Amino acid sequence: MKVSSSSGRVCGGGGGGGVCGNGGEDGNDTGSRGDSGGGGGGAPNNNNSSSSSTSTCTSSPPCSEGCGGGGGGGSGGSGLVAGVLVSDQGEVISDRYVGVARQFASRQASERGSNKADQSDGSDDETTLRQMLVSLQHQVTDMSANLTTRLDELQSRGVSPSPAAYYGTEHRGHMETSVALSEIRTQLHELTRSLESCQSEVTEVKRDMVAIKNELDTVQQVKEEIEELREYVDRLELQSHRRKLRLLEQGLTFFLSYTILASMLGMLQFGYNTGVINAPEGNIEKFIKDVFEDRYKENMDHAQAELLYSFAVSIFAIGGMLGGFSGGIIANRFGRKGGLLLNSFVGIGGACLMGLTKYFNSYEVLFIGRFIIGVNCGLNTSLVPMYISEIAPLNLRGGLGTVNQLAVTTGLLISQILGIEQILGTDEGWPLLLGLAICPAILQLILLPVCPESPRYLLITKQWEEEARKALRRLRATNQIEEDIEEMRAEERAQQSEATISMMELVCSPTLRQPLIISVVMQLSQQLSGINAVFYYSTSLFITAGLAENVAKFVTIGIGVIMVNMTLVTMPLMDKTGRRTLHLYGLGGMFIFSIFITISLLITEFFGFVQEMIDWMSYLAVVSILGFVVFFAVGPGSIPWMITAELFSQGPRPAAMSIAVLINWVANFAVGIGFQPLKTALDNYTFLPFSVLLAIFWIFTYKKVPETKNKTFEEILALFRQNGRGSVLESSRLYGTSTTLSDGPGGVCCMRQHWQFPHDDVSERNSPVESHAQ
Ligand SMILES: OC[C@H]1O[C@](O)(CO)[C@@H](O)[C@@H]1O
Repeated sequence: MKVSSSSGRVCGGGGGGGVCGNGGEDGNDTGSRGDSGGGGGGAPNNNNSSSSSTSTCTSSPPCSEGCGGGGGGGSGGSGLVAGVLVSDQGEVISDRYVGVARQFASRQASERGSNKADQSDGSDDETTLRQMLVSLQHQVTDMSANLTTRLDELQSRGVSPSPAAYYGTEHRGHMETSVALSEIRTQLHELTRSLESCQSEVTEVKRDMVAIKNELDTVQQVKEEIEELREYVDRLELQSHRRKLRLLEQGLTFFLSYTILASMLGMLQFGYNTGVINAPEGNIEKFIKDVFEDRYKENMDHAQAELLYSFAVSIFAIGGMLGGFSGGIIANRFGRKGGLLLNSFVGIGGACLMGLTKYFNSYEVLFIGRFIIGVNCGLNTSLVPMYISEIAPLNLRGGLGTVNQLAVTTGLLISQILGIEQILGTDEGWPLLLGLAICPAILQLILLPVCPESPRYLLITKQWEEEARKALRRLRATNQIEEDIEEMRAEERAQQSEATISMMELVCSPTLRQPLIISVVMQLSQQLSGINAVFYYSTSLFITAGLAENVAKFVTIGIGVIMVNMTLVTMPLMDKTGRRTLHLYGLGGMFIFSIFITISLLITEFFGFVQEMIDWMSYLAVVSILGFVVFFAVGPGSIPWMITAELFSQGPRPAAMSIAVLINWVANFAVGIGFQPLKTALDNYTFLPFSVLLAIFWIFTYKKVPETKNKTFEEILALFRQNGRGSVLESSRLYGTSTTLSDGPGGVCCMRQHWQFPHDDVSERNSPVESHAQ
């Protein structure tokens, strides 16, 4: 763009005499040919002196010698021309015109240079330019007219010269005048050309100005649009803030409680079958031996019977792995509630077989029964946490998620209590003890049909909006379910993928890798914390630490009671303190008490000869194990079950649950079969590997696990999206900030990342902003 602004002017200007007739007082100071210019400035420009802008004329007349500097200033206005007119001296006139023309040429040349140097963005005043041009034109016209008149005069004078004059001074003067005049004509011609060039410059500048104006208009328009967009986003943020506040105000309804109760029976089943086999170990081994001897008419040694018993214990975990792994597929195909209903039949089948073991007089039936109930429990551990987290209101999701572990510990406790010799831990009682697993399954089969299917499954996976609404209305006991529907839609939008994701896709997805790793490590932190080592072997640990066998058994039950109560205590904390914080407390506490367990074992070993020491150490052992279990209940017991369901949106959730639950079962199995050899190998240092693992899990949780408390699934998803770009996960990890509500990097930018905003009414749907965004 050639628009330039400079302090120079074509017309006038300090120090510049001028073509434009910068009327200097010194009208006579015209300079002479060849050295015109120089001299006084400061002549007022009668025409355009106020303008400070100009354009650079590109084709000015060539500058002859002496062009430069400001001319001596002429008379004001057309004073220059007037100056010519008032003079009778041809020479003076011609000199003046030549000088003026040269001055102009020189000014143009110098201004061209200075303009180039002074170029800056245009605040050029178009009007001023136009005025300058008009003024120039007038002056040139005037000059031309005057010159023509003057020429005519001169010529008419020279047409009939007297002979004497012809050969005399007059003839010489006449000649000089003619030369001067023709020179003036040439200069005038050049002046005209320069004017034309200026004119074309002005036209160009005008064009540029129009272009600039257009651009400015566009910029203004974009600015307005951005402003609108910002207002729109602010409005949406406010809306979503309000919506979230409403979501956070939801309470526990009767139907929600009922559904939670019906589904938690699945986790109770898991806990019950985990613990039920421990107490009647001796009775079951005796049965195996008897059957063997009955069948093969030969003795079975104790080691063999022990091996078959261990098989009955561990085949449960193998069934669990299978069930847990297939949970995702079942959840997608039959729904959460549908899957649980079908699973009830599996549970009934497994429980029947276990209960009828003695009737069939076959330990194989026990193995099959244990395997089938294992599959049932595996499916439960996948389906129940998923179902609960999907139906729970946002503000209760943590507390209700804790119900999973509450049910597990309750099931464990029931099995421990029923397993004592005084109740069912006998040769006759044990098949009933195992067969009682039918109760949760039947109860579930009765209670579940009335429960609604997960609205998320109906809306996002199945796209059955009406059914989803119906389910939500029942769960929330209100018709005001738009917030929930909108929140689910947001989850669906944020997930931006197929409704369902296969396990392979999940493992290969870079975005989902991080939540998957977190889920898996969280599950490992639950099982490799050593909780089952304590559970399975607490009685023998207490005996080793010096407690009497009878006391040891009851202390073990006491631990179960404490566990249930502690889990209950942590329920309200989940949505207040947050999952991450509680998990850190839990792991930290377990780490400390695992060290104390080792210390108590070591002291018993080395100072066992001092009775007082033994008393103290048994006390320390009980307290340490108690502390260990209490801290397990604070976090690692319940959080891994809920966090996997929280870290994933609807599409990948089932596949993620499958993988995480499989890992949980594998680790559970590994500790179950590995603890005894570990005990043999490490003796008093058996808990040391768990201490090391607990420290590693603590560091991992501190560094990698985000806070999910009070976050919608969409917000949690956004944490992992943003993670590559900044510190959103960091801030969420540390402070549990909510991305949508915060003004921080996560909040606004995640919201703005997806332009497909939820709409509350039609007017917003038709918002210009949206059409712009699209
Ligand atoms: O309460 C302890 C029990 O909890 C679980 O970790 C499941 O959450 C079981 O593996 C364990 O036996």
